[in-house]
Amino acid sequence: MTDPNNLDHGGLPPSMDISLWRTLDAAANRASEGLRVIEDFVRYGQNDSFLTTELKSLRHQLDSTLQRFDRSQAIQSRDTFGDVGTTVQGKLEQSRADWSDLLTANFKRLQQALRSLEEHAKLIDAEVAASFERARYLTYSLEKMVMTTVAASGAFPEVSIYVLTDGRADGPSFDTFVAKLVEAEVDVIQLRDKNLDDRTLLARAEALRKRTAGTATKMILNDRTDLAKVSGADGVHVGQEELTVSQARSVLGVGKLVGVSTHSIEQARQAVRDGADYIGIGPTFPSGTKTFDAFPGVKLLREVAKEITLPGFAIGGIDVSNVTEVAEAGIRRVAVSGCVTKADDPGAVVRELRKSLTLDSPNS
Ligand SMILES: Cc1ncc(COP(=O)(O)OP(=O)(O)O)c(N)n1
Ligand SMILES: Cc1nc(C(=O)O)sc1CCOP(=O)(O)O
Ligand SMILES: [Mg+2]
Repeated sequence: MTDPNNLDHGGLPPSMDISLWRTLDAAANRASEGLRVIEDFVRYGQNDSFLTTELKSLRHQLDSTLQRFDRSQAIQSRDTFGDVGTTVQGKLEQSRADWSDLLTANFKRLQQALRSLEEHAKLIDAEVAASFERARYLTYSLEKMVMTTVAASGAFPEVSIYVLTDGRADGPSFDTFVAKLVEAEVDVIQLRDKNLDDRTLLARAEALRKRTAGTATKMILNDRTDLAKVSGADGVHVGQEELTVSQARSVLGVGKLVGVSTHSIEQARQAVRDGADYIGIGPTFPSGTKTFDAFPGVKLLREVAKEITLPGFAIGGIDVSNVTEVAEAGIRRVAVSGCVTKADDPGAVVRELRKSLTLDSPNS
């Protein structure tokens, strides 16, 4: 399609030329406008530089495909006043119930426009049509990333305390301990026990479900998507070598949370692409709960804080003595184990952590 005046239109009558250009022009405008609305929301509304970059790269791909049309030909064919569609407008187009409605409407606009570009381009150039098709598929992934990120940001408070606990010495002491955490309004409790047999672990999970049901505290199971499903947990946490986000989600069903451990900025970006609901970021400091060879530390926290708005929980050796360093790196959600599970007064530690994360930090 290098010479727009000499196109093979598949034997279209000449009168079709102008209508084809009008269609392509209108669809190209619709696609670009829909994409801009989404990009503006993510950029200015969410301050999410990673998603902004992903959307920008789709815009560039779209622009380079559109450049293969002669825009002057398209503009010449434009007849806004003669467009019968400009006066046919549904009432619903003038109002949006919320951000989700706004984003959905603009993703749909973008996808429909790309489909129209693709189908009409097939009359002219199969390669260009295929490029529009690729762009449309990209929008499906972007829609998932954007919608999940924005919804997840609302699912976890801006300052959040997430506690990982094992099954404790026995059922009653586990129950007493988690009751204290719920009373202290911990945001998330993760059951993480690598030693209990399945039935005992399930019994602890069921006890945790009872304690957290009807409260603001979410219940997550570590590693065990199967037991998360059976116990009715709010979600599961998976590591880099475990089930993928989509595999865990296909077991748990929709409406459940899937969190992923990340140890580098690329893993954090991938978790967003995969549609995770939150990420663990660490290890931040040496931990008494788990041993590590390498520590991405506060440097990784800073990197994530700078570009990703999907909720991220700093993890690894965090306690009241160093939590301010986490806040200073721009992260106000922490996942802790030892400093709470070994404390005489777990509620007091939770309150201290929350206080430090709530105070204004100089670099955030
Ligand atoms: C919130 C949170 N972040 C990270 C982890 C670690 O998960 P993983 O890397 O799979 O290691 P194990 O916990 O399974 O040893 C976590 N559990 N929770
Ligand atoms: C289980 C786990 N995963 C980590 C990671 O970085 O992925 S750090 C960690 C241990 C968290 O316990 P504590 O607060 O006692 O150090
Ligand atoms: Mg794991």
